[in-house]
Amino acid sequence: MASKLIAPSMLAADFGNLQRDTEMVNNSDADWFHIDVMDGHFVPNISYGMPVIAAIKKHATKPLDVHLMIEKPERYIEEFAKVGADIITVHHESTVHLHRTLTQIEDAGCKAGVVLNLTTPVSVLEDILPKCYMVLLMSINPGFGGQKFEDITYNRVKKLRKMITDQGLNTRIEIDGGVTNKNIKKLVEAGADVFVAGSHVFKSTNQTETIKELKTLANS
Ligand SMILES: O=C(CO)[C@H](O)[C@H](O)COP(=O)(O)O
Repeated sequence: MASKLIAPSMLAADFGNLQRDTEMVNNSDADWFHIDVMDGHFVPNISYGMPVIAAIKKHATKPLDVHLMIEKPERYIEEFAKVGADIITVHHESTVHLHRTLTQIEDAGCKAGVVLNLTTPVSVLEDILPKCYMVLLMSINPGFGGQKFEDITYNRVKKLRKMITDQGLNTRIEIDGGVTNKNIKKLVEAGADVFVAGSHVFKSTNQTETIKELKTLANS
């Protein structure tokens, strides 16, 4: 299988030192920037939007993985692509015509993925899987960083990996919420291959070393 990727969540970065934290990720073993967009409707929190993403993009040397936690994301796909998104993921629960929204993301020049909330059955993805570059499984209730990882995620990853394999695909599975050096290996064993880590990275004393440890654990 392809190498396992680490995507530090910029939600946990120091917004007063965004360029510094962006350069830390550039100079680390991380693979992508994970960018959480929250609208205060789909999730009970507001994070940031296009101007902040553009500011990160100005300094980033790695792809931007933009996770839209917003209602009706189809209203803004082209704008997120314009400010530098490379991958855009939308929640199954937030858009009525999912196939159309993924096509819109592809047409905007980005890789398209679907996100499932913590207890949305993975079976809802059966028919859309061939169109997904990636599926993001939430391992917390979305909206806030620093929450505890929910153990039901392991079984969800296994079920989804089986669906992907049964369809002859190699879709990536990304995990978001409470990822640490304690659970990353078990998630890899279950079949996940992209790991978002916010608090675990940015609250650590040596962020570069923390990313390196996650990358090594995921790929060992
Ligand atoms: O999508 C998110 C919140 O909805 C964040 O990406 C997620 O919480 C990561 O943060 P942490 O690693 O601190 O749990």
